Amino acid sequence: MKNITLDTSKAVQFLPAGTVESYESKVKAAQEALENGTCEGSDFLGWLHLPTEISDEFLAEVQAVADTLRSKCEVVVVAGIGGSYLGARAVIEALGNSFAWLVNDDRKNPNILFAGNNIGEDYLAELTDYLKNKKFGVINISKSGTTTETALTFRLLKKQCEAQRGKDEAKDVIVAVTDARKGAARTCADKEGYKSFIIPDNVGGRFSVLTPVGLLPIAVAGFDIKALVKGAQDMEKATGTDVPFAENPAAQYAAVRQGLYTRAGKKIEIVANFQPKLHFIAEWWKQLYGESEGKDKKGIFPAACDFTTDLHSMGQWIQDGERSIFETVISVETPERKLDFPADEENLDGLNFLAGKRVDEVNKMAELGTRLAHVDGGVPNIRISMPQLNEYYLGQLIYFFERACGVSGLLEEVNPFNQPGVEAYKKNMFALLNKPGYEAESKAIQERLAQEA
Ligand SMILES: O=P(O)(O)OC[C@H]1O[C@H](O)[C@H](O)[C@@H](O)[C@@H]1O
Repeated sequence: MKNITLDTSKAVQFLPAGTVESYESKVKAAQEALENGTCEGSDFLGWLHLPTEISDEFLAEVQAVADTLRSKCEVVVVAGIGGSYLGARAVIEALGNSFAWLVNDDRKNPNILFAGNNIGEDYLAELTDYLKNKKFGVINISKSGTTTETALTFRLLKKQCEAQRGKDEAKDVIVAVTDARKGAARTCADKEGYKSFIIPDNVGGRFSVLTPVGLLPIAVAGFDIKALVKGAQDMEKATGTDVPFAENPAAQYAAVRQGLYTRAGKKIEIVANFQPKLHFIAEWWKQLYGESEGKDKKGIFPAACDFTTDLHSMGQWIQDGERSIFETVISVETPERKLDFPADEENLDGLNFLAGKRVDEVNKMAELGTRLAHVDGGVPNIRISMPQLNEYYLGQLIYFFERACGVSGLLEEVNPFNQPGVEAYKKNMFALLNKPGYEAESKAIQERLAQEA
């Protein structure tokens, strides 16, 4: 079995000689701190050996619940936000048919929809319209069990599901994934008798895709969670503390990006793909790195582009704008499908030079051409190559990014496992909405608004 590979040669050339090597001892210390639980945020290291701790029995339990939802639902709505949403969506969109909602009329797999990740009234109204007369189920995912976006959506969906299917049948198609004890989602699941899965205390939301948070929706969508976990297990071994620095892809990625940040002034990392199906992998990655590293007034800003699409909108900036960026390109070696470009006698479009080539050959030349151009333009380039877009390699990719994130955050000397900054908007929103318990904040914010008016 091949592995995903990392090529940092076109990034290292932008660094003073010896920069990457100079991180070796710090990376070793970071890896050991993760391993021994001696770093900051050590209460949240459950992800570190999660892949190898997942048993076949546990996967069978997740699969059984997924099979129930698959047999009883034509649509399953996954309600969740942030870490309770992005991992599942990333894998499902990477593996699914790009037109799933249009072509899925064989009912082999339920359509998976995502909600609870925004407060758009039109979005929710349109969703509830679409679900009318549909046999739908809900996976309600929230670690805290109190996140407003998800809770608000779940209340709407629960009521609709009960109204359409009756309370008894609704019980069989509503599943909760939440904390073992705390939060409204737990209280509701226990009271209503829903099947539920626990998000371990020591696994933070953005590191939770390999818990039922990600595994259950992915299995419901019809994808192979065993292969996903196997990929993660193999990458857990390939990035372990015992793997030498030069051979450890997570250690290398962490060192190179920290080198670019501190030694070359590259403040923004753009994760780019050449496959639109990878769009949500980058969204998941943005949360992983953004929440882990963006604190204490430090951190690489995680951005994302879909190529070649965004080469026609962001390409100018990347090629020629402020030289504060580097790129990490996720490349898929072989597509799952084959589409040859046809010859045309009249050649009115002038494209006969492409006749007989696979579409992917064109894409690969676009990728190579972009790499050369961007490197020439002063953009360091890291390349992650996946042999194929399947469960196994996505499992590898997920764990690779998680491990590198833990190491990179410790190199940056922050606590990579908290996210205190996220509370600020919530506090203001609750104060503005007069949430019980926020009386003092409500008063203060009203006074402030009056003064600013
Ligand atoms: O799973 P939940 O508790 O609903 O949290 C969902 C998300 O929202 C929070 O505000 C955090 O910043 C994220 O780290 C988290 O993944």
